[in-house]
Amino acid sequence: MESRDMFGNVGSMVGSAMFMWAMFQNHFPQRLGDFIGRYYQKLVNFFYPYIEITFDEFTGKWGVRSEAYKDIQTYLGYKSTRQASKLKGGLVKNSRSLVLGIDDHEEVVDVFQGVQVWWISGKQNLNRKSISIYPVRGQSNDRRYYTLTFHKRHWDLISGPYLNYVLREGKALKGRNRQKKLYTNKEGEWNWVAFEHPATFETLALEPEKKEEIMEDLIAFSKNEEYYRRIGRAWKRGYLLYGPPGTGKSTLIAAMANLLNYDVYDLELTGVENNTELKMLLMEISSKSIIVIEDIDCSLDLTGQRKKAATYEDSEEEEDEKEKKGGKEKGTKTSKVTLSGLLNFIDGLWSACGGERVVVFTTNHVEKLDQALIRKGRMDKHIELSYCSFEAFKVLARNYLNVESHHLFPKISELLREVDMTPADVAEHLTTKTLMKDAGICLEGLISAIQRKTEARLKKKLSAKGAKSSRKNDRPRKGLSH
Ligand SMILES: Nc1ncnc2c1ncn2[C@@H]1O[C@H](COP(=O)(O)OP(=O)(O)OP(=O)(O)O)[C@@H](O)[C@H]1O
Ligand SMILES: [Mg+2]
Repeated sequence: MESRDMFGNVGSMVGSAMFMWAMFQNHFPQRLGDFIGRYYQKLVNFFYPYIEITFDEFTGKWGVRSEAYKDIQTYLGYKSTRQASKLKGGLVKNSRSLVLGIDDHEEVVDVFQGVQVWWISGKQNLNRKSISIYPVRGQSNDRRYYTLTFHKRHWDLISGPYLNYVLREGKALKGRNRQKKLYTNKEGEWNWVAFEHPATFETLALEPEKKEEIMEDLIAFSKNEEYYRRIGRAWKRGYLLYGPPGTGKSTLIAAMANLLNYDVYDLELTGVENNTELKMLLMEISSKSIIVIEDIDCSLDLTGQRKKAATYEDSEEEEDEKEKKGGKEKGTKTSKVTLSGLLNFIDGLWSACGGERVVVFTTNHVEKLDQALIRKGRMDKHIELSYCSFEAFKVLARNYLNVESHHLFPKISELLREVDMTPADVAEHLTTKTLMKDAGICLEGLISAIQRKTEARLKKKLSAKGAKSSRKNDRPRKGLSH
């Protein structure tokens, strides 16, 4: 093994000598100072033939947490288990492994293709007293960094293949160990909780072909970094999920996150002050994530005049939905985020930082959305989630009642064709009755619920028709009013 100590001592002697030179430098003519400076560097390079690369935790003047730093941290945490004397531990939930990181000023030695390198975790107190005009978020007064040291003759190997290997391994380890997180934005920052939604594609009530198609699309996306690079597109994919309330849009997002093992960033647009804040939030989103904007039609006044026009023509169903949602559409529009800001967020230049991201919009009213927002290429896949089909019902029956077939199934199949019942409604009936433990009673309960719904609907239609015709009769006829 190589040792850097000898070089370190010689280096520091040379350093002290040159410090003296530096002290006197001001008293020498400029050209002599330059001359000495050049030879000083040569002397240091001769006695200290090592290169040091520093990776800071935060980068840029806005202090965005560096992806590279995070990957190195994970990699070193794994490597250091047997080396560093002080380790920082943290237990990842639902994972059997303890995740370790090296403590400040600890050194880890790594060997790559027979070449030795040294990593040191550093911390420097910045003693920041001044107030910055740029918001430095999530940072303490300490500057944390990792320094990689290696012999300069290995520059090509270490700066290329080795560093790529470290970042790749760090990412992979993170994927294996990590607990998925559910982020939400508040006052310009992301806060998170552990993501524990149990929905999977198996439990999702959806036609099997549709399910298959979505899963294939997601898996192809997650495995095709190279393809995206080749065609010159940012590695991201947009999904628009639309359909009535209770048809499984949010559930599908949870199933997507569980399938891909991605974090979920639930972006509340109304809580974002302006386009700049939106950009800042975007910059902090890590790769392997699903960015979700729920109810995009209600989030902001992104739909302009079209939205206002639509409110006069709300159908009977839409009125019902609004009631059900309990005023989901109220209390919005305090944000100054614009449509162009949002489009930039989805596929502007900034959106390419990080990569491996899925953007999902959900809406109950796809027809109200601005076409620019959902055009193909921006939202690559438009998926309709609709009322419960018989195929979807069978998944729910299996989930909730553990039955694959039943003599009441044909009856339910027939009824579901006649009435619009959301999977949420169906699930509700199966849930409450499950306590009785008898599938037959549950299914009969569901049948009578569907029948009640059909009758209520019929009654409502009839009374609406009656009211309309009586209004017509009451209205004074043209030409007969005098
Ligand atoms: N397709 C489905 N598969 C399985 N469960 C479903 C499905 N649709 C709805 N559910 C059940 O109904 C509940 C509500 O569904 P979910 O929140 O996903 O609907 P949504 O389409 O997002 O509704 P909204 O438009 O109101 O946000 C879920 O908790 C889930 O139990
Ligand atoms: Mg939802």
